[in-house]
Amino acid sequence: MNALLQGHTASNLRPAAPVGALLQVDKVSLEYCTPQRVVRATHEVSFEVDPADRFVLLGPSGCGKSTLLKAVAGFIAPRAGEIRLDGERVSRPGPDRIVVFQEFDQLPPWKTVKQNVMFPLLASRTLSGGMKARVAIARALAMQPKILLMDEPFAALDALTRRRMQEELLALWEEVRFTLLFVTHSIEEALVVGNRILLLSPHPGRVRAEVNSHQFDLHSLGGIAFQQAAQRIHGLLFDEPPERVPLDLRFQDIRLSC
Ligand SMILES: Nc1ncnc2c1ncn2[C@@H]1O[C@H](COP(=O)(O)OP(=O)(O)OP(=O)(O)O)[C@@H](O)[C@H]1O
Repeated sequence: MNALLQGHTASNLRPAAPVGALLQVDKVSLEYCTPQRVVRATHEVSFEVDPADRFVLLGPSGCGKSTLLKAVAGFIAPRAGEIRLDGERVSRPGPDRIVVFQEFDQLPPWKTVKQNVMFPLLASRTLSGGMKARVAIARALAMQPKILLMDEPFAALDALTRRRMQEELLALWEEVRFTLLFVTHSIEEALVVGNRILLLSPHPGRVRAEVNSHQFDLHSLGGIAFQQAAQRIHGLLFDEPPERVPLDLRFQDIRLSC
């Protein structure tokens, strides 16, 4: 992957000074209008992503993680609230935000329709799931986006390949220090990949808490501190009302909301 990224250094991918929040999501409510009813996917969700953050959206299925990512990408307009990237209101998709989905066989826009039809057939014979993931990440970073958006990118991979891809993503981040917004419903993956984790309540997604998790990485897996953190996050997500959550969570800092 590194060969594909030659020439892209930390300095030319990192947003320019002054350093402040790169992405601001301000009281964002997102809805889908179906013929039967209006589905509220998120309710007044707010968070900020700083340059070079590995910011994770974590929550149970249906809490609106993917919808939030699509809104940041500019595919869905907020019903209420505002999303700003580098101070500019997000109103449409743009090359400053590249999305990597779980399905890596996305259509490369520079290929003809015929080539696009053939591409997955040829690629699936020659590329493993892990290789497809590497290509997708390298292709996304080669566009030099201000923020890389990843929606459960490794969820379909087998456990070993998934671990390997997390490792490679983190190694790449060490080298390039890109800004990452990463969606997962795996607490373990959130702790490994993220330096900050936003916990969302079940449908419709509201901010439950934000934790600073930069002290954990792949080497922490299986350790007592890692397991305790995972249990506490599970409690925050599913078990306890926020006002009953003890504050001695031993995270670097934690912000709770109702
Ligand atoms: N196109 C759509 N039309 C109507 N409702 C939708 C649509 N897409 C998602 N939803 C609903 O919006 C809510 C949030 O969905 P979303 O896919 O964002 O959740 P998620 O947290 O990413 O879930 P998962 O982890 O299962 O992918 C869910 O209730 C879902 O059923």
